[in-house]
Amino acid sequence: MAAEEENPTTLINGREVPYDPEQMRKIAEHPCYSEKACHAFGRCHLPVAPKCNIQCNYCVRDYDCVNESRPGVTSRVLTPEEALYLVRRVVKEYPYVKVIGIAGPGEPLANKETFEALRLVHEEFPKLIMCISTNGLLLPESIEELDRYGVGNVTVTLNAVDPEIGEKIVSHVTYQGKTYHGREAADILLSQQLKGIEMAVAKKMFVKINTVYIPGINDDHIVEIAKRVSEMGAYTFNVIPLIPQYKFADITPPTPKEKREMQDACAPYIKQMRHCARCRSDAIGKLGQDVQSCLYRSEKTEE
Ligand SMILES: C[S@@+](CC[C@H](N)C(=O)[O-])C[C@H]1O[C@@H](n2cnc3c(N)ncnc32)[C@H](O)[C@@H]1O
Ligand code: SF4
Repeated sequence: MAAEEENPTTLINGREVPYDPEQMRKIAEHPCYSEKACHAFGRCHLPVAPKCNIQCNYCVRDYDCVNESRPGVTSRVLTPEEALYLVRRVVKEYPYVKVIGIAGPGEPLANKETFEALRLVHEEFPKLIMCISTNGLLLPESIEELDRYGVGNVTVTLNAVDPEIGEKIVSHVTYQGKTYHGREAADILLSQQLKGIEMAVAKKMFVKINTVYIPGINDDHIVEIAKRVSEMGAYTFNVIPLIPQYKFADITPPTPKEKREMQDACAPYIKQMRHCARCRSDAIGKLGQDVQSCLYRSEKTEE
């Protein structure tokens, strides 16, 4: 009994792990990782990462749109120093914000500004939960640095675990100075993503998988993705209905019922995130109650 109290454990996705209150906070206070947390706590995205190293056939990035709410959109791109000033304001004015995330508008790991922003914020606010959202291409080579800056929550967009399907979703990948197309591009991306997920789990990071539900392209394959990442130790799975644009502009997106059915089919394998708001890259506040327009409108992201 005494031994049990000295070494408490908890269940994460069916696995018994040592109970660590700091680790648990990364789920309990993160609005994307806990549905309960999304009513009480908020997140602040820092739009410091405009470039991307791949091209997904559904992605359009606009930097100047105040009215549109979808991934890849931001009012402006911030420098790492501006991002730090913004965090100072946010924690003072909106103390329920506990999470700082970098989710674009492009690929966080393809922009050195991401690492500088993470460093500056983590040094000044070591208690804030740090998170990133990535396509995974550079995750293996970035893991050590992310760990150094306290990043404990990593979202990887994984739309296929079969390169034959992957090559229909990504048109090119630029890796180590060379651009690849077709199957070769899909192969490199997938192998890096799987390696990166494995390394993040080994570092005890909480891994969320974003899978864009693209009817006619990967819909028959999504349960297989859920199974695979569950076996690898990912924490939660987020089925994102396609927003039809760019090369996939003519695809009819899944209905809310189809999305629910897909989540139900994946649920036996991995915890489902069912409350995703498909946030902008500059979103601030609680999910669905964003306050970024107040902060960006007042132009006081600089001191
Ligand atoms: C804009 S990305 C930024 C982070 C990173 N580049 C990535 O792809 O993970 C954030 C998320 O939005 C998703 N997304 C982008 N365009 C989308 C679209 N048209 N429909 C659905 N999800 C989309 C991406 O797949 C990704 O999971
Ligand atoms: S990786 Fe992210 S930012 Fe890059 S093209 Fe795909 S969705 Fe857009």
